[in-house]
Amino acid sequence: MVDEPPRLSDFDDRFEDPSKDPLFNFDDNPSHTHIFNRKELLKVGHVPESARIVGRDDEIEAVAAELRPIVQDQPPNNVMIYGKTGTGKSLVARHVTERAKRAAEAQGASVGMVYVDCAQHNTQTRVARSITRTVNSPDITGFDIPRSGIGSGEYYDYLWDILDQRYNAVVIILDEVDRLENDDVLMQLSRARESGKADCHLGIIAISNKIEYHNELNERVKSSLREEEFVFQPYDANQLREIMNHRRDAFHDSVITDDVIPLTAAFAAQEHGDARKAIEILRHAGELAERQNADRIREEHVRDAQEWAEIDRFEELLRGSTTQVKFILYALALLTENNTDDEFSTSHIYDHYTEIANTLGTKTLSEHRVYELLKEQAFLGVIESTRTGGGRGQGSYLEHRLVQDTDIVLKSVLRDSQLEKLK
Ligand SMILES: Nc1ncnc2c1ncn2[C@@H]1O[C@H](COP(=O)(O)OP(=O)(O)OP(=O)(O)O)[C@@H](O)[C@H]1O
Repeated sequence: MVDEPPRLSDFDDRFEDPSKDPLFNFDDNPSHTHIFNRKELLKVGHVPESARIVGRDDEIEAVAAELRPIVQDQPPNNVMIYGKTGTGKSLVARHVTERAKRAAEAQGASVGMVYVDCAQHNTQTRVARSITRTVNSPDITGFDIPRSGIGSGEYYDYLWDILDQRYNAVVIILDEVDRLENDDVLMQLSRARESGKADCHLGIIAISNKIEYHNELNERVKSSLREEEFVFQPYDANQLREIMNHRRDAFHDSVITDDVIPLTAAFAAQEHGDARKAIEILRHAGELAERQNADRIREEHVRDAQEWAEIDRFEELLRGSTTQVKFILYALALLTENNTDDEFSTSHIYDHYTEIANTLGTKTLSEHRVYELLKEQAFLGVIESTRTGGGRGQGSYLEHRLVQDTDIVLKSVLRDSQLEKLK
């Protein structure tokens, strides 16, 4: 039996020894608990060593071939990696760049590596700032680059100077590149050398979930980028199992019961083989076991962790939606739960929606506005709307159905404090 941790009520606010204050107790290493041995292995940003990377040899080889010229002090080719979420795109990009950097440095070259998450840095100024500040070393360059108050043009001026002073080559990974406001960053970086701005070899690895991204690029960017494209396929359940088996040492011996990894792999393979989801479910199952003071992770922890992952993902999809949209989805979820049918007309949903809004005492939108919001949700992939022919003499109309499991939708929208009263 593991001892219960002290409760806050066991202490009063006259601590004799402030280092024992349970609110700020750093005695425990969060990475090493009775369940986890090396929890950091299950962090999504963690780049595992080669031996832990499963089933991506061909992709690693192909991307490496594009960066190989760096080792001979030649310009690398630009690369575009497409693939669904959790297919190892960021992992392979980081892994190969790191190895190319080490190999080139062994030949005496100076190579930089920059990783930019374009979902977070989605404007030209933010990307330029992030790259410039990463490659700068104030002790060497003497530049103190401001965080704000200057525009992208000035950041680029610093960047070209730093590249020429410090590096033979720099590889820039632009993750979720399709989230950038426009193609200006790609334009600047891909033309830096030919336009005489920087002498250093620049390689771009752009990553996207949207296969059609290339077609959306401006023709001038396409012609200067001239990238090699790779598409990463989802993993199958065997590969997902192997990926998790290679990180078993994140846990103490015998913490994982036999069915945990196969079940997690089955959940993560449901939509498409998503390694991110597999690792997140595994980590969360461990956290649940830990919170319950269980000595092992069991099937029920995995099931709860899977549900948590689904609710989280659905919430992510709804991020930025108003509470009114959640009322509408709640109305549709209740209709789905209480009927054998799963498709409903706008007016049917509207009736339920107004009941909910009245119960909560909030303002009610017009039926036309609800119709527009439903169409918006269909565009975002939250629901599916299909046009139905209507009978003789009747016009056609839209019917809507939830894409996601009803239970997940209900639990997710009820996390919004304004809907809590409905529980
Ligand atoms: N082949 C693999 N072997 C071992 N671990 C992997 C493999 N592929 C992915 N992973 C792990 O799965 C998680 C997600 O991978 P990664 O971030 O590279 O996916 P991605 O394709 O870039 O997804 P997204 O588009 O969602 O960013 C990471 O923790 C990564 O280490």
